[in-house]
Amino acid sequence: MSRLRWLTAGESHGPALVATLEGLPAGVPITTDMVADHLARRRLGYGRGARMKFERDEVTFLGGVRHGLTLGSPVAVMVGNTEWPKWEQVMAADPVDPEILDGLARNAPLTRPRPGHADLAGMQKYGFDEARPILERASARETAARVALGAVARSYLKETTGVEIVSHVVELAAAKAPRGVYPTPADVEKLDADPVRCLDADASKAMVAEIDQAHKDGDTLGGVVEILAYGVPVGLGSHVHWDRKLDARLAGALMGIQAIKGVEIGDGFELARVPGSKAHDEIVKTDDGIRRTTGRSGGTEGGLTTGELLRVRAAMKPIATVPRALQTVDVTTGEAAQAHHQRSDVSAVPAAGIVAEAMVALVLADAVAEKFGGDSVTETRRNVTSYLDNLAIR
Ligand SMILES: Cc1cc2nc3c(=O)[nH]c(=O)nc-3n(C[C@H](O)[C@H](O)[C@H](O)COP(=O)(O)O)c2cc1C
Ligand SMILES: C=C(O[C@@H]1CC(C(=O)O)=C[C@@H](OP(=O)(O)O)[C@H]1O)C(=O)O
Repeated sequence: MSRLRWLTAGESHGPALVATLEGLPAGVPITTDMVADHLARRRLGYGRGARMKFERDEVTFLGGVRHGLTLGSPVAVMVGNTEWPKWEQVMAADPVDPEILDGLARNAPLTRPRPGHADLAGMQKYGFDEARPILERASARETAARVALGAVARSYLKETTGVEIVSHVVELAAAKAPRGVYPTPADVEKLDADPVRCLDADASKAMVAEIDQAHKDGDTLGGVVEILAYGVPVGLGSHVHWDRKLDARLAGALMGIQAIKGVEIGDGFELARVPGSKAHDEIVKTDDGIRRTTGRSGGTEGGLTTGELLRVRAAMKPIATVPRALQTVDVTTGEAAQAHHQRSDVSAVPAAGIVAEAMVALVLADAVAEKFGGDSVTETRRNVTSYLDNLAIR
């Protein structure tokens, strides 16, 4: 069963996000620069809002790392919100003089819950009369903490198994990249340089045009990202129980990202539309050992990895804070009103891809730690090599 545990804490406009990751062995290389690189990738993408331009992510390790290597103890990382000084009074942990708060227009109670956000159901459930206490935690700012932990998980995967993870945007509203073209780890720089993280030049242009049009229309957009994991060994996860199945674990982790509404493993929903003779990956003997002729299953069968390319897709709904504000109810008066809108992304699909990479890295790292154990990276690597060298069927 799971060997890693991870948690995040922190509000969108609080002083910082913090995250812990427990269960990794000693000796995983990790530096603040490595984390900062992935956080910088998460901030990229055409269509993101003003906050991405003026805020920085400040990374500090608070525990579990020394001289660039994990110690085997829980890793604790803090991502500072440089927006904090502007929000210090509004978000103070201790009570603040009401006169100071009254002077802050920003603290006007958010009583017009935004459709598509956790605002209304959260207020009802937690007993708040305004949305701030809900939206602060529901906000996708929290994904910075996941990406920070994902950076640690990726380094662990690379050191122990050689697994590398890439994502790209395959759909943005109506614009689509051709199916069946998969970027590799060698393409990451090119992907990061593209405004929408799509290597197909025509599709990328069409996606940018969609965002420009939505921006003009006061609207927002969603899309689909595809995540590819190269070098995944056969046998991660298990067929024996629902919560050990790797496909289920991937789907849960991806669905847990803000605004993700659908997950496909391999050809996913497409497989429901074709006969069995065209839905599965036939098994053949090659010079390279026993292989699959196609990758329709996305690299898992029966909840186990097959050793082929792991491929998952996640669908993101359009950003919920729509500039052309949606209809709602002011909960103080009960009157019809327009939902709150200050600033917001038009589309954050490329960023969601980076968050999805982090979630896939965490799930795979957990499955590797579970299968191969080890208290040092050297020990884990030895276990991986011994397993692969001794596979009876290959
Ligand atoms: C990277 C990323 C950035 C996001 N940026 C925004 C944003 O600027 N405005 C917004 O309304 N929603 C944004 N969202 C989506 C909301 O946080 C999310 O839809 C909301 O919390 C409701 O959760 P649910 O869609 O999972 O039900 C973003 C999501 C992600 C993954
Ligand atoms: C801060 C981030 O994303 C935020 C996610 C978000 C939301 O509602 O999810 C709303 C926006 O924040 P604000 O309401 O402060 O403008 C985004 O900028 C980030 O990704 O680092």
